Amino acid sequence: LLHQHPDELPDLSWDFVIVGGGAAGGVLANRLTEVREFNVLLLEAGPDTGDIFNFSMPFPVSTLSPFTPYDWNYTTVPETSTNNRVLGYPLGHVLGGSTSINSLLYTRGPSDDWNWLAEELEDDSWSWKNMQRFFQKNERWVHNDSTSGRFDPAHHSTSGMNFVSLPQAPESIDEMIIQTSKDHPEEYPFNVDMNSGRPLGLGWAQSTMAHGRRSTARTSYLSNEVLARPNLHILVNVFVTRLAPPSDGHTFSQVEFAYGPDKAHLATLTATHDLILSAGSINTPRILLHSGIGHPTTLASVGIPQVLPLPSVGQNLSDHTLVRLNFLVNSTDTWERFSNNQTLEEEYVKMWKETKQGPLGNGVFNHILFAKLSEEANDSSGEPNVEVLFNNGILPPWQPETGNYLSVIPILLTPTSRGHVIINSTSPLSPPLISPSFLSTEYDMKALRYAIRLAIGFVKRAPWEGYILSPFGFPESFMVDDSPRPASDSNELEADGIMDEWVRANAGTTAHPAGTCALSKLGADYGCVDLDFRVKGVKGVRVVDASVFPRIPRAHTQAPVYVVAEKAAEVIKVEYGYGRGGRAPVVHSGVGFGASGEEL
Ligand SMILES: Cc1cc2nc3c(=O)[nH]c(=O)nc-3n(C[C@H](O)[C@H](O)[C@H](O)COP(=O)(O)OP(=O)(O)OC[C@H]3O[C@@H](n4cnc5c(N)ncnc54)[C@H](O)[C@@H]3O)c2cc1C
Repeated sequence: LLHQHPDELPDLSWDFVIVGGGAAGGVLANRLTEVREFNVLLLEAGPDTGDIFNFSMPFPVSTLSPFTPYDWNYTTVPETSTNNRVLGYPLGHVLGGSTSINSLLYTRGPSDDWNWLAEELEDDSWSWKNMQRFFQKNERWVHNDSTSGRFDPAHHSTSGMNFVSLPQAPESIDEMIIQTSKDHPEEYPFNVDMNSGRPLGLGWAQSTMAHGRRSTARTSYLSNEVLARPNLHILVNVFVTRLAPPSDGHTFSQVEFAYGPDKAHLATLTATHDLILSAGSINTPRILLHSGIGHPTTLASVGIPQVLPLPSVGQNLSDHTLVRLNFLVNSTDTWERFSNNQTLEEEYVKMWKETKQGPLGNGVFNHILFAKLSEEANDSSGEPNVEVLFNNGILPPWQPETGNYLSVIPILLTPTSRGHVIINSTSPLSPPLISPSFLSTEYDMKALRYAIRLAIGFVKRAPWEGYILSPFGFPESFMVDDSPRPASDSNELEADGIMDEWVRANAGTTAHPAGTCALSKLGADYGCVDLDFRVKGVKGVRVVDASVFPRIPRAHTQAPVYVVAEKAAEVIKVEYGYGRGGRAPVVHSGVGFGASGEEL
């Protein structure tokens, strides 16, 4: 049941209070309320936008953030590694969280990442093989044509919660992309299914959408059908400020939140079982720090009484950094044909409303190229270091008023830079200080440089001849010097220097923050939560969201977060006697949409 105001709540005490209704919070709210005996309250800072059409139309991702009411509107602190620029740092501020505003790509990461995690945590339940059942619970694959050669049905589940599908509409650049792979199979091998655990190569993108609509935590785990459960209550537009100080010094049971105009009113609620923080990699540490859980020096410098010294809170911030390489192209068949033509755009909106088809019923990526740094290319472990994405135009509203464009996006997947999130005020309403420290190591710079040259080399191949007219917004010299390699002689160092300067002036975020409240095994010298997702050293609080990854997955992060939350839900249910091996009175169907595929 969805509430807009705290006065509407039937109770002040709940079995579970979940903070944040995004990817992780959505899964937990759903799975825990499958047990009729559990009463669950989900607190979400943003609004519910279930009925606003932009939130179900896949294409207009770039109109949902940054700097909208559905974004936290955070910015980073200026950092020398990115030329002291203040970068926008989008994060969903809406029921569904970042899944409601994201770019839909569905990537599970290489099997090695999960196997590494299992080793690091000394717990085999995290291995690729053992995580498969959670991927199955999450994914609802909808493409039926297994002869298309664009995916391998062996790797997909049709019974999970989030629709996942291949591109819904062709783009004029598709053929050139595929032909480049066909012409150069050694450099860009075609990968029929990049979600097999072996993502290396070029393949058709899989996205959380189907039937011309986005599939988000709001439309799946928190569908209207799920919202009707009597044991699930969701309160939107409330900002959780902190966990109330525990009376015995270490057992947390109350959460404080602000609401109303200017968030001027404060209230508290109780969780008798667990308070679960699923506020995401930036806001979860923000709440913990304001609750006195964090690095003693940070807490002391701000003047927040320490409840628990936990130095890793907010540290180890990891994210994938990217740049956009835009090219002016010799075509009129790019997104600019409608993004710069209001009449045609309106026609496409109408088409989408009536049929859910057309260019607006598709996401913004039809292909992904995953690649390794060349000196490691002989390693056949299937682990990419970099990624390249392709847009058939400059994402609206940033397109110039004239011209047609191609946008190629190199991304660094294995950053060694680590940043942090801290606070600098006793007021929980003050925004946190976000330091992603992008490109602050030599390796990161080298790897992104490699990805840029890989991307430019790709679009200089024969299929693109006559298509690319000129670089738009980056130096012409990048076009000459396009052989991906690590720096070795002085000529290259000069070219590298020019590229690095441009990169530092242009790099931004993929909005994949992770790692700020990491899982770690017993006795580890880092980390915040134990393998049951409990904050180490206190009782009553768990963390389940993107912050728990000790190392950022080589993937767009929504699928990894969904499955981690599926795993956490199971851990919690089992602990309270339900699910695997315990009682099994699971009363509500997990599925939140009808057979027609209609959501909301
Ligand atoms: C613009 C953008 C594009 C992206 N593109 C992709 C993509 O294409 N593919 C992909 O796999 N991933 C993508 N991601 C990342 C992916 O969506 C996230 O990794 C994932 O949603 C993280 O899940 P989470 O549960 O940790 O946090 P979120 O989904 O962000 O959920 C956190 C929730 O907590 C709420 N909250 C936070 N603080 C408070 C508070 N104090 N009180 C109450 N509520 C609070 C927030 O409003 C939010 O609803 C993208 C993200 C963004 C922002």
